[in-house]
Amino acid sequence: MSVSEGTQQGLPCVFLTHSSGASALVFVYAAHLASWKTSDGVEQLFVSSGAEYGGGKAIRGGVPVCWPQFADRGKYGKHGFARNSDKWRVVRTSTEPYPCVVLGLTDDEATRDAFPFPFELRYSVTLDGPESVSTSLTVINTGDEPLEFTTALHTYFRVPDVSNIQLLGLQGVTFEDSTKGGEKSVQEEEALAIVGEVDRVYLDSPSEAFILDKTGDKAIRILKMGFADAVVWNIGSERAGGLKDLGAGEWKNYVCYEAATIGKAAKLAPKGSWTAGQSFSKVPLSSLPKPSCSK
Ligand SMILES: O=P(O)(O)OC[C@H]1O[C@@H](O)[C@H](O)[C@@H](O)[C@@H]1O
Repeated sequence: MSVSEGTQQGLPCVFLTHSSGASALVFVYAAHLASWKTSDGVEQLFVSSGAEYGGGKAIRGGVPVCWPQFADRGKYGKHGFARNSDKWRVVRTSTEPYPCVVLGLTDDEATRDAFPFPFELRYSVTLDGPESVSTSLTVINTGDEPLEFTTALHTYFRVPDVSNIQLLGLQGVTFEDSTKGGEKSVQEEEALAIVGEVDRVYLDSPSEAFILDKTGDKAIRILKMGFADAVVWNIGSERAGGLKDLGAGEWKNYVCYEAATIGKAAKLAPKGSWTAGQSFSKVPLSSLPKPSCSK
């Protein structure tokens, strides 16, 4: 097990290496998990070939930390400032029992201009198995007034071709369809296929979901803990050209499944704290919940 600090794309970063050979790369900038390779050396996260690094830009791919606001649902800027802040710092690292880094962000004059509340954020990334990684976000209200926020861990999962994937675990869940002005529907399908632009906020969604690639022999199991909601997003071919930092044709190579708290903002009393996390693991198709989901 090892944890080391270095530089990638001109930015300070932390490398986590598991004894199995699994690895992860976390930029200190934006506390951005940008690579997670399982022990077979296969990259599980998508990062755009056109991604921009640093300079106040959000990195297109990996796991942006959206805080204190999801999307443009509020007055604090799209997806908040945590995802493109250069003020994050390494709080601690450890190697036992697993490689882990904890990053921190504290309010300052610039954040208080954008969001007038004192706070402390802690974000940890732990490489806790040959085929698993876990992240956790803690928000502490260090001020004397109540603090409210919405948030998402905006994971871009790498997929060979998004038209071959199915998302399991959202059947019967009410979603707001952002492609239809937030119109509410209930998902009827057991398995969601990604056809065209998909941009949905699932409210009070179950903690477990799976991304199944019909051509693969394993699925990704996503477990969210403490996040009430989930977002599913792929830009689709028609609008992909509008994302300047997305490489040509690369809309096919990702699906975002985001653990989120959006429908009801989290509310922190003075000095209160809030923690939520997510865990990803590769699992055999035989462990999927429904027979129709097996290969
Ligand atoms: O281009 P951005 O700011 O990174 O946002 C990407 C997408 O993020 C998703 O979380 C939203 O649901 C989408 O509506 C949005 O387009």
